[in-house]
Amino acid sequence: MVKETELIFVPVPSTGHILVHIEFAKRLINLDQRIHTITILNLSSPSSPHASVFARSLIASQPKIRLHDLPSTQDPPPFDLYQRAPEAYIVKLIKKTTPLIKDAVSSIVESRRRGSDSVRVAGLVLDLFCNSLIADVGNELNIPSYIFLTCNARYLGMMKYIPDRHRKIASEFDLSSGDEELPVPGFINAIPTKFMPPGLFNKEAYEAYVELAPRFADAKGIMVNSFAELEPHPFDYFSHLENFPPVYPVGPILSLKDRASPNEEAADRDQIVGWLDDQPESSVVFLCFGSRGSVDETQVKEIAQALELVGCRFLWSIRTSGAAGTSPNDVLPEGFMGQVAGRGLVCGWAPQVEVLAHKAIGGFVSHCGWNSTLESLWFGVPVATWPMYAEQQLNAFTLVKELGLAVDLRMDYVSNRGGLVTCDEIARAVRSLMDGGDEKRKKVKEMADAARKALMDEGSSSLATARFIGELFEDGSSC
Ligand SMILES: O=c1ccn([C@@H]2O[C@H](COP(=O)(O)OP(=O)(O)O[C@H]3O[C@H](CO)[C@@H](O)[C@H](O)[C@H]3O)[C@@H](O)[C@H]2O)c(=O)[nH]1
Repeated sequence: MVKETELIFVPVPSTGHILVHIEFAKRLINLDQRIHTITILNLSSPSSPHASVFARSLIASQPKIRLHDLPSTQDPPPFDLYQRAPEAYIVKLIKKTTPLIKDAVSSIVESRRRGSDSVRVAGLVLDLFCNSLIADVGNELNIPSYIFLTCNARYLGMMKYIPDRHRKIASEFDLSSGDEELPVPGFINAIPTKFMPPGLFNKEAYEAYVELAPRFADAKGIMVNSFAELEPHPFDYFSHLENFPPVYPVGPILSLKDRASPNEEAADRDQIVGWLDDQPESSVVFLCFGSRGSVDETQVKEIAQALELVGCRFLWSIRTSGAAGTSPNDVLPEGFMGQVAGRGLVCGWAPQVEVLAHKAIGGFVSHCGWNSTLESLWFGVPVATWPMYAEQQLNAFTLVKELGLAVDLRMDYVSNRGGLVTCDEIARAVRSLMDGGDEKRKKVKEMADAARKALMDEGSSSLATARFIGELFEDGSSC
């Protein structure tokens, strides 16, 4: 009789993905003592050198979570593919690493078989980009495979839509029909083509999506890092869908504690928090664009001018696309720091969670990565949306058009091929965020309360997570 289980998680090696997988693992362990161990397979990738630093710091105090380092594949995809089409690079990297993943999973299953009778591997929990492992590892080793989606439920709607569209139009999306509206399931509104992820407009990345999208239907269940109160529409859609796995809204899963900073960009946390302590409540706008969001020097100048023009307090995490080793101060216009002395601070990597939690923060100019979005909602900080890559335009569309929770700064940034966002556009959005946002602020605070309730005992996400755990113990096919 199986009394305890082990789960094996396979996140893609990227900060935004690893952080949230580890937090989900912690949540499962805290919710049910029968989860004996969660092993996280730690893939290495040149595209995300910091991911392991984060992972190690986060599991340091978690004896039930093990990080299992995989060796690098001898034959990685060429790195220029990552720069051209990151989705295609990751899908290829996972394929090349599959034999190593399969060996690691087999050896864990074997060691459980040889060891105590009461612990069995009950499931693989796969990142969305790893879903080829459902067939290549899960089915081959007879282990049920689940997907943990680090994006939202509307993104899952998009993944449902892609195979249907591909049957009719077997080629990448076309920006020249950017205003054509698409009936993507889960969205309340039809969504203009131009807001779809940039990868869908690129032949190589599109092919990766076409491979990934139909495989969601093969999972035994899909856990989504969102919550029913935030996205009732898509969760309702999926709950009525036939021939599709159960979809569990388990979020918001947030990484709020024990986070390290990547060494070479370690910001002076004490200086940032100390400075925020001296600022009035809700007076500071925070600008930060995720783990990959960098801008060039011309764009830095537009942002700087906007901040001078608006005159509000700000904390700005700058990452530039210039030469490595460039410090934030090197790219600022001459005299800028003098102009804004006392009311502005710039840094490299920011302790984002502590910043958003600080009472001095009144607004967030964000790239709309899903983790950043959930963190801002959790702390009740309204956002101005400046999506930069991946599915962030969909998130911006969701926040602004579908949920009315954010101010639009430049929602079609990516489809404008990253064209310059002007000082005036930035200034308008920051003003609207900081001065005119009472209605939005109230709505965001209500959503913050709903997020907390979802995670309480009997809350919607706790109940959905319990249903998933229940399934692990009912299933007879675990190894
Ligand atoms: O200076 C910084 C920058 C980022 N972060 C943290 O890093 C994480 C960034 O995650 P996210 O906001 O999701 O952005 P990305 O790192 O860009 O995440 C990738 O993964 C997400 C989840 O799948 C997607 O929604 C994004 O579009 C995709 O780019 C967050 O927890 C931030 O708090 C910091 O602490 N300090």
